[in-house]
Amino acid sequence: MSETILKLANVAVFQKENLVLNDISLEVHKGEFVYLIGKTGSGKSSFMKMLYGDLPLKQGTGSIVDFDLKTLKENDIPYLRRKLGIVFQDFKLLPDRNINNNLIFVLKATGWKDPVKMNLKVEEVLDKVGMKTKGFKFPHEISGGEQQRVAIARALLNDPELILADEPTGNLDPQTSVEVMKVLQDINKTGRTILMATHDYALILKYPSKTLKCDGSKVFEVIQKAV
Ligand SMILES: Nc1ncnc2c1ncn2[C@@H]1O[C@H](COP(=O)(O)OP(=O)(O)OP(=O)(O)O)[C@@H](O)[C@H]1O
Repeated sequence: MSETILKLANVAVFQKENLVLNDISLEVHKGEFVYLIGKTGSGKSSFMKMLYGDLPLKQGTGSIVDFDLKTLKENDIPYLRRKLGIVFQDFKLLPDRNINNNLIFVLKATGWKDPVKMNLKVEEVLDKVGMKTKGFKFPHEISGGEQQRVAIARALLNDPELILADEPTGNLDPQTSVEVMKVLQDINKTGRTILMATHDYALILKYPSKTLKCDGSKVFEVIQKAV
């Protein structure tokens, strides 16, 4: 039996008092690559936010990487996020420091102390995304695709059990999107679980995988048809 990384039962997602998604029951297992699709405003980002503790789970039950979303306290959120790697559409790199120092900043913030170990870790994750030689550059000195690869490297720093990527290719051209997608696929092949919200149907066709759809306040699995 494969390990369950995410399990939701009868979950509703609210933005303030507005119901965005309702009656969600699903499981994601270790090693899966799962897409989350749906029209603008259908609730993909709200769903992701609930998973990383940015929106409370008010209705239903849910567990993610061994955290109970229902009983999650404010103080638990940093610990939950250490077990998740979160990647956003807009990279969110700190503009005032180079790539290496962007990553060191995160390591220090999550309790790392030994400079030698930190440097080795930074090198390791940058190598995984093909950016090992560019650590000295500032975010504005690299392309959008490279910035997103660095953001993926940053998400890998604490060896997350689950990577949540919210429209990671949303700001990238089609070719660069494929390059970033290849990085995510490689990371998935090493056994890491990935949940990726996307609008990009071309990518889904190119890299078919389990797909969940947000529609009409529901989330359900869709079967991809061969084209
Ligand atoms: N901070 C907020 N406060 C109140 N309502 C919000 C907030 N953020 C989103 N919503 C509402 O929640 C619903 C779902 O939005 P959400 O951003 O989750 O959709 P999405 O599928 O991620 O869309 P997109 O693809 O455009 O990012 C929308 O009706 C939106 O207006």
